[in-house]
Amino acid sequence: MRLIILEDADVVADWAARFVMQRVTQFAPGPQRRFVLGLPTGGTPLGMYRKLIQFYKEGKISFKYVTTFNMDEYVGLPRDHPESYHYYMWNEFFKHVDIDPAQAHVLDGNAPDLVAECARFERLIQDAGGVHLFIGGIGPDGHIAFNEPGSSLVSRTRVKTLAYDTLEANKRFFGNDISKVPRQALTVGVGTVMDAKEVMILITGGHKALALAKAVEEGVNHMWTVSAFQQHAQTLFVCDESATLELRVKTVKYFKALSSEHQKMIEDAPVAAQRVLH
Ligand SMILES: N[C@@H]1[C@@H](O)[C@H](O)[C@@H](COP(=O)(O)O)O[C@@H]1O
Repeated sequence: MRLIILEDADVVADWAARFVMQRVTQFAPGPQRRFVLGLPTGGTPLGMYRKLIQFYKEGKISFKYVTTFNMDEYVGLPRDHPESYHYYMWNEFFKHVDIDPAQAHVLDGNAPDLVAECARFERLIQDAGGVHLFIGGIGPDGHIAFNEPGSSLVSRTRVKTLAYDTLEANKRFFGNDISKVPRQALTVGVGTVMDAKEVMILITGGHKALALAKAVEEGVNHMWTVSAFQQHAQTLFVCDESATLELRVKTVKYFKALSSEHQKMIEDAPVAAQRVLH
């Protein structure tokens, strides 16, 4: 595991976007060789999407041969509801870049058969050859995607009933009215994300500090589902200073001492890419 500690949320956004750009461009995707990217929603990755759009406009990256799979979607929200993840992805990212909309997969929370929809999504990921880089965010209770505390750490894409903490955390998007937050969601499983070749989890803000400490310093525990990534061969946690507040000083010092190595991962792309992908 790598823990990359950066100054603030803006630097996290910039670092994450540069990392995605390096991975995609070094892979050199083409019609017969698509790069497969897993994507999150939420407030945390917004800055990364903005940077990626900027890099696209500057001609530094293309998404033409990139296939994407989103982590999750609410059940029962119309696709064009401003809080649906379809709406978010289209408005915050897809419509600004050259991605083929047919290759940008988001779970359908309005499918007549939700179980079949989840199975279809897993099959699509398999047919695409698996995910090269899965980017994730977490909730303050340490959930990844919508894998709430107590979720199986080998779970696959499925329907989940949301925890009260998640409804609380997300009500800000629904006029602060908890009764408006959908009670269920479709989500990739922890196992689905674990199957990706590489995982990058973005964590910013003091309200995520306990979750980061549980993820990094304590054992693998299904009550903090993000802790499962201790057992992934290529995980990066990218966080800001505020998110480190519950970590031991020793942990922070150790990873900060590696910061020049971490910087090379976005500057010295050919070497970094070879190390991780081969
Ligand atoms: N299902 C999503 C998660 O995938 C996301 O990581 C989390 C954090 O969101 P934010 O980045 O807004 O804190 O929110 C929701 O619960």
